[in-house]
Amino acid sequence: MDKQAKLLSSKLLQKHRLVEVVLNRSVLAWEEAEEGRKRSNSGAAHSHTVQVCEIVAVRKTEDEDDAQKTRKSRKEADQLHPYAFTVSYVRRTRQHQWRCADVTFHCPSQELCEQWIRVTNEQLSLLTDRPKSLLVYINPYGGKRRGKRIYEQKVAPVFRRAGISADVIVTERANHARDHLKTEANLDKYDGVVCVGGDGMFSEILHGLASRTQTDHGVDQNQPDAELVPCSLRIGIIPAGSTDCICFATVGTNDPVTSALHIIVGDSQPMDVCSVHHNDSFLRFSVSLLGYGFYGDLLTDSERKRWLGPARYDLSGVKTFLSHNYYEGTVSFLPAEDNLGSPRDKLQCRSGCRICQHKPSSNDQHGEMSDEKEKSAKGCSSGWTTIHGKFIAINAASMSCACPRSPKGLSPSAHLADGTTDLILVRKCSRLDFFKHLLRHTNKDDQFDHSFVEVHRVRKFRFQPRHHELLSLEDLSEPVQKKAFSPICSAQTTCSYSAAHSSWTCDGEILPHAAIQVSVQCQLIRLFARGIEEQQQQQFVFEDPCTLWPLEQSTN
Ligand SMILES: Nc1ncnc2c1ncn2[C@@H]1O[C@H](COP(=O)(O)OP(=O)(O)OP(=O)(O)O)[C@@H](O)[C@H]1O
Repeated sequence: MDKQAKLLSSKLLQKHRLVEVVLNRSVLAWEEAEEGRKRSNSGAAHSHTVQVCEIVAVRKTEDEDDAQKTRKSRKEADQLHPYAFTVSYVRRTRQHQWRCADVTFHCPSQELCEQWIRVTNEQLSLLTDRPKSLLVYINPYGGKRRGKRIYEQKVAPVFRRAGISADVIVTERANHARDHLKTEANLDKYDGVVCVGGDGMFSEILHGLASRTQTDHGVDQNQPDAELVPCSLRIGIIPAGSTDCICFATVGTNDPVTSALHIIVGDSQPMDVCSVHHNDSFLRFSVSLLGYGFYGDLLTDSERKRWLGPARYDLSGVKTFLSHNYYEGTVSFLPAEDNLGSPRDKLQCRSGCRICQHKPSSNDQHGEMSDEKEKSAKGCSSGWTTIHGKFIAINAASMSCACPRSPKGLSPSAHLADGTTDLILVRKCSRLDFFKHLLRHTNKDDQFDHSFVEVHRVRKFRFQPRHHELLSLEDLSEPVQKKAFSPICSAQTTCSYSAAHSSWTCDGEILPHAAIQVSVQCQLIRLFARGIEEQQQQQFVFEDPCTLWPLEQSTN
């Protein structure tokens, strides 16, 4: 068992086989004992390993627990191994899904059984990242309205098994969770906040927690240049919405039990958050997609068709595509020149991502910021790039935004926590060219390899629509009426020209202003997740590493 000292090693009965069970600081392993193999003529030994950090719980096995399951072996167990303990652990199944599996070991004496439970629990208590107390918000109306049932039937039992206590709030209105977190919740009591719902519900939790953290630290989030304080509590997402993109991007699957297990083992996935401002007022946070033009129009139109259900996205997509609007304006951005990756390097952000670990130190960031302030005070904007143009779409992807419709996502190499967002500019082009570009989101071709598309990895950006540049400051402060945004051409107009402006979609919400400033807040939050695991990591537990065996002489 690698080079670590054994904490315990015993010959125990598992089902009807005698197995050698070993525990060290990092692994619990068992393999059919040699005499058992001879007896059953089973040939090669099957060994199993479970990482200690992926053990959910260990408990004394009550008689009725496994009496039926192992009826065959009961006689032998009763006679020689009457005491038993059960270890619940994470088992990886298909497509990044985790399940809570049980293995029961029968011991010859009560002392040995209690020793195994005690020593294993001691090891679990050393895992200080694991939450003990959680605040859970359930949106009973998210998705197919199954949030409450999903939590009660699939999540609460696993939390109970792991000894986690949870205070549950079923929301009574939109923004209930956000407002409660912002002002009322006694956050000192908890090790994390869990949301049961979709992306809209996650956004509520993000806004509540991030705003509360700034208030508690005296930071004014209305200041576009303010360096926001990272939230200390992690957020868990139990997917129960119709769109669960954030969960999918950080776990690799939308499965409530998998998410619950990531919470139990105390995973931590840092995540960048974009703060979006209009002049000196804070508008919203974004973690996935900020889209102007095509996606803004699509979302605005689909909001009017909510009654259609998910089909509204297809219909609005076709309508927006046929409208083929473009918008004039100025984009300025601060490139992330010191970043290790680039949007076209084909390096995907995965669990333990090297690029996300190489975040600039806060000193560097601060230096960059004060430098910038100094320069802007002198009237120069060194480091910033400015582009005037006519755009069909302006997108900022802070994660790949992969989903079943677009398996690669809008920016396949975007990173969850590298302090940047990928700014994608799609300039005015023919309808056919734009169609070719959209098509590339669904196949293997590089969607940025078009003369009318450019992509930049940036730390900040601003957008000023041309239309607004002509208005007075007074007009700018007026929230624009939604109607005025309507980009869809009427039957009489030609669709090749759009005089007005579009609107921004910010993680699915429509922003009230077109002129915005965006700043990436590096690793502002952490989720109970670990990013999408590579295939090798997935297989680790399935493959029984030979290095663990042969066992040395057992001590019991
Ligand atoms: N009790 C409630 N009543 C009505 N709305 C609520 C309630 N609780 C939360 N909400 C709001 O419901 C919205 C949608 O919720 P959620 O994201 O959980 O589900 P969804 O089905 O994925 O939603 P959508 O796909 O429409 O964004 C959220 O924006 C949230 O603010």
